[in-house]
Amino acid sequence: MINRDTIQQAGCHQEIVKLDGVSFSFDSQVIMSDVSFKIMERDFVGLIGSNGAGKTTLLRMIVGLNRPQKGSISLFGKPAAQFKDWNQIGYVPQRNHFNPLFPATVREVVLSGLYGRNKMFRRLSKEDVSRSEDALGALKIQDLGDKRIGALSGGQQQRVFLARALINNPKLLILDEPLSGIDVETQQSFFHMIKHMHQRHNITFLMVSHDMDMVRSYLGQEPKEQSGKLSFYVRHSHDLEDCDGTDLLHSLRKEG
Ligand SMILES: Nc1ncnc2c1ncn2[C@@H]1O[C@H](COP(=O)(O)OP(=O)(O)OP(=O)(O)O)[C@@H](O)[C@H]1O
Repeated sequence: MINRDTIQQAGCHQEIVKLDGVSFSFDSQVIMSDVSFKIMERDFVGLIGSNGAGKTTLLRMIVGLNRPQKGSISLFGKPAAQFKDWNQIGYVPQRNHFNPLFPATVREVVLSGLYGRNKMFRRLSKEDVSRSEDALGALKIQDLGDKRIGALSGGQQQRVFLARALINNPKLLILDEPLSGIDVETQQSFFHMIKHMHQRHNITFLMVSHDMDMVRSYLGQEPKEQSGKLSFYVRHSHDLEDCDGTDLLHSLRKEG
């Protein structure tokens, strides 16, 4: 097992997320207290905890949707409040069933990942279109591009949301229970795909899951850290010498 201090010294492994003494409550309900944790570049972190333990709340804090009442969060070495480069982070929230009448097509949902926080409407460039085709190809859903998102199965919708999160070629992917509610075979191929992205494409992962067998099979039997009801299982991907970046969408597609 590679020592994390050695990883940091290697230079190409920056700190992607740092939680320092984070506490959060909803009204008088304390959800978490004094949580500290670091995610290094190319870690795969499995976040485990019982229902209501605060996993989703923690992810929402990292992507700026909730603010910690105490402590601090930094992203890519910057305090979260000053962090602007949201394209570096792909976030797939917990699965929600789409109304079959929801009017967007799969391609439109994937493209909406490009709009960023402030640019809801803008003209699509040729490059935008080509990135969306790459993202659809990487998730093997090109043939679904013109379908309504609401008409897809749960597993297909999960692929669409992952394609949407990948379109900006993020360094960090945050997935909230991506495997829940989909059939075992699709779960396995989905998990296989994200492991591949971790091992071969330098992506850092933070994933909430209730599937202990899958988590342990990849991340080991014991959590690296525990804080309150939250457990963090961690695996680092790689050999130290390889610090090159890749264009994930292109290379995933090429590998087919
Ligand atoms: N907007 C909100 N207002 C008040 N309480 C909330 C809100 N969102 C979540 N909570 C409460 O915070 C606690 C943690 O919720 P959270 O969704 O983070 O848990 P979780 O670990 O993701 O659970 P699960 O495994 O069930 O998805 C729960 O008790 C929940 O009821």
